[in-house]
Amino acid sequence: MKLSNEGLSNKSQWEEKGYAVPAYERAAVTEATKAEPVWLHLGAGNIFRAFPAMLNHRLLNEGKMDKGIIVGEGFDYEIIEKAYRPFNELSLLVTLKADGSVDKTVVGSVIESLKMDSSNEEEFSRLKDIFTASSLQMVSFTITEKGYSLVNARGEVMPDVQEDFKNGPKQPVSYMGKLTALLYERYKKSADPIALVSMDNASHNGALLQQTVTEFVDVWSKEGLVDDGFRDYVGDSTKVAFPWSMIDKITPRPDSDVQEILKKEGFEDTETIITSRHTYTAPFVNAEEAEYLVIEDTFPNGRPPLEEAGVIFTDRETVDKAETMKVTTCLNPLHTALAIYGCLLGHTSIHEEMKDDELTALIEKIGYQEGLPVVVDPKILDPEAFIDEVINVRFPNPFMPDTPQRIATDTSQKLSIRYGKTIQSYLASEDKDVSELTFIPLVLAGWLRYLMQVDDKGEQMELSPDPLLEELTPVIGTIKLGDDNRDQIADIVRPILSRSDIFAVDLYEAGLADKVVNYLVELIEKPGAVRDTLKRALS
Ligand SMILES: NC(=O)c1ccc[n+]([C@@H]2O[C@H](COP(=O)([O-])OP(=O)(O)OC[C@H]3O[C@@H](n4cnc5c(N)ncnc54)[C@H](O)[C@@H]3O)[C@@H](O)[C@H]2O)c1
Ligand SMILES: O=P(O)(O)OC[C@@H](O)[C@@H](O)[C@H](O)[C@H](O)CO
Repeated sequence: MKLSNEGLSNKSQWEEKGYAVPAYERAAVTEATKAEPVWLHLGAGNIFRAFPAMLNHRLLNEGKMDKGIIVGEGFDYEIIEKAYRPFNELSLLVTLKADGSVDKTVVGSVIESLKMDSSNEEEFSRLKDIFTASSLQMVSFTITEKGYSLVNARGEVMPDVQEDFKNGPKQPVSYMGKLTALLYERYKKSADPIALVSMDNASHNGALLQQTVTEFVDVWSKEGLVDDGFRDYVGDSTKVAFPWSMIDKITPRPDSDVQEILKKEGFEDTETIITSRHTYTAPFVNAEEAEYLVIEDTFPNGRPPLEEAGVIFTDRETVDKAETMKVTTCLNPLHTALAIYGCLLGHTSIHEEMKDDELTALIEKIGYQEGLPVVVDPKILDPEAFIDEVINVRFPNPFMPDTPQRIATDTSQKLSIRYGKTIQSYLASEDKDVSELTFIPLVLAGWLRYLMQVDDKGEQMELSPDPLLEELTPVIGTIKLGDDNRDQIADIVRPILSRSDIFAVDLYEAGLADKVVNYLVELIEKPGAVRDTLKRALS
């Protein structure tokens, strides 16, 4: 079974092996979409293939849509070259259910893939055509939290952004510069409305995207590099909307066990690819069954009927509460705790970690004891039921090949939303005191311990990529296992713990820094001290 238009022509061969194939005529969908594009997605990573592309696929199967998605990739062009185009943009979604059953679906909704590269005339002018189409209703994004940043780890405007600020929309090189330039094309052509929908795990993702685009527009307007009306167009929510969203579906990197199963069944395109920019991709994607997508319903040019595929459309306030519930309390903080301590304790699987008494106790304390009491109920999803499903069903799913190493990627970018929000809620609360927090400081101390690049056995440990590693590891590297001079350790970590860009608060001002330092001193005592500290803290 080959993943290509030709390979799919023999449908019965796939169906006999239990692979669901598109029920729609893909050539017709391709033609219709190219003529009148409706949905462009930027960020061709794993979650896109497993979730948004699958939603569109379902609606195509049911005859509720007749257009597919075009995907653009502006950061890692290898994904397009190696994981999309050789397979006619088809992908195989392997759904690994908690009861052990597996669904295999050939997803055909992505009908074109493009490199968002302004130096490539052919690719970029095709993107301009799509962006200027009146039919285009939404551009969605899964580009990671750091994708929205215009500054580097030191807070300096990145060189490619600086270049774009100076040169205007003609040949942009930065991600957000390219996006804003494409939006400018739409403004110049027709000023038709559009929705730009961030689907990343970032706090108030829509506002973040809006702020970043607006910064570009402001600079270009001020320098006279764009027409005056562009600023009004982007600032008018009836023209350009930035709906907020909450997205949830655990989508690990393509896994070697899944790869083997597929290979044995005769599926030929199982190669996994690690690009030079560290994206883990493949023609197939493996994900869990559970999925939640909540989107603010502001689409000034209309939108696909995604509610018919299970998406919840609501107001901004409810999205905010749902996102806060998931990203700051019921899932992602637990994930990051498992990532940090899992790496330190030598785990390579999330479901195996869920058999580790200390680690399950740790996430239960963080979730039920520290997070849940201050989280606001979004009503559309019940926080307690949600966290129960995460801890009892989703994380322990033995068929899900998720790893602490994947989740540890970019931890510095995630701590502020995953823990900082809860700390802020305690600081603002009348009936809660921040000194009640014990396990969140333990995770923050664990992160500093992780940055030492030495695991709990005392052996060298490779860290997952993170934009702050280069800056922070030399600082933390001056602390050695066995150091016991608390004052000296406190002096070393002080500049880090006071950074509200990392923790959302200055941990000294919040009154939590001493607790973090105390835990760190315990964690570095000797090999085995990470386990001992967890045992003591949780006893
Ligand atoms: N995988 C999941 O379980 C999951 C679930 C919910 C939400 N998300 C969100 O989706 C994001 C992507 O997850 P994924 O599974 O697709 O990851 P992935 O590693 O498969 O893909 C990452 C994507 O982001 C792009 N990217 C990376 N750095 C970028 C940068 N600096 N600028 C612009 N683009 C950049 C990559 O090119 C790629 O398209 C996550 O960071 C998270 O915010 C993921
Ligand atoms: O995708 P990230 O890097 O923001 O975070 C890693 C995981 O916590 C995340 O991908 C979860 O699997 C996801 O948020 C579940 O919906």
